[in-house]
Amino acid sequence: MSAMCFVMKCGGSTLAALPDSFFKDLKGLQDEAIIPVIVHGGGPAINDTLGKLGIETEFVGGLRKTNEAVLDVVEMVLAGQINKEIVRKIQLSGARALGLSGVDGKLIQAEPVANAHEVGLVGNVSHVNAELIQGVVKMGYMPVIAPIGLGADGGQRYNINADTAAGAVASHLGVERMIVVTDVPGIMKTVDGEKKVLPTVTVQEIDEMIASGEIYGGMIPKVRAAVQCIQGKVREVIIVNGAEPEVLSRVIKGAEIGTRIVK
Ligand SMILES: Nc1ncnc2c1ncn2[C@@H]1O[C@H](COP(=O)(O)OP(=O)(O)O)[C@@H](O)[C@H]1O
Ligand SMILES: CC(=O)N[C@@H](CCC(=O)OP(=O)(O)O)C(=O)O
Repeated sequence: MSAMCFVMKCGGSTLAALPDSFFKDLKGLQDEAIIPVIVHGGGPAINDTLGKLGIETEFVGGLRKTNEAVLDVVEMVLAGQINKEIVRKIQLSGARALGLSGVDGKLIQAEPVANAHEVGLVGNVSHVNAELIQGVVKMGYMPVIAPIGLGADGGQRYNINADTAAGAVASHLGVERMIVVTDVPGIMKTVDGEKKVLPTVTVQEIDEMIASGEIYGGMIPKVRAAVQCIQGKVREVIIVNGAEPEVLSRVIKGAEIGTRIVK
């Protein structure tokens, strides 16, 4: 592919707060033929809508317990509301974007997670239609992907954690870099009573921090997805705060921001 691609995961924790300058930054990158392939979450918005509809929701090990009723809401909010909101914001910045869910063109093929008996219709990614993403990029559009997967039979939908989906898209595309945009400035650790952002962490340090409880909650699927994709072609995964000015272009140009997860 002539354009240089990277995968960007954008978390639900930060989406609404992303400043206009974040989208201008995306436009600047597209102008330089550096194309973000965007995978987004939307956990808080899903919670809101489930709450309004009076549907109970619960997380087991960071994954939403998902039945067909919950899945209807997840798909509606992610592939409808959030996906289109991101596409609109990107287009308002003057850039070109195309929204897709993992269902479209069988973009994300999924299989049930190992603990499906506990979490229900939650999937892991078994295949990504990388040619479709490359085709969209060739046409000059930034793909914006909602993490709904389709079973091998093409009928069953699965709810996929957005960090997991982003890591799988990065692996299958063979990009060098994944940038995870969230609401904290990186992976933090308390050193001598002071909270500090770690500039780099290795897989071993991640394992230790999960075991000690220093990495918990929503950070766990991020680091797990990062560890999985850096086993392949992905060279580094960078966790950054979306509120930092021009964060994406600065990371791409090698600035030391956030936390880099390396082999
Ligand atoms: N060591 C850590 N450093 C920074 N944040 C952490 C750490 N461990 C857990 N977290 C939590 O992870 C959260 C980010 O995950 P999450 O809320 O799921 O974001 P997103 O919606 O972007 O996926 C942070 O707001 C923070 O509460
Ligand atoms: C299986 C599972 O938990 N899916 C997530 C998908 C959205 C997501 O991951 O959104 P964030 O990135 O904002 O957390 C969910 O239902 O909330």
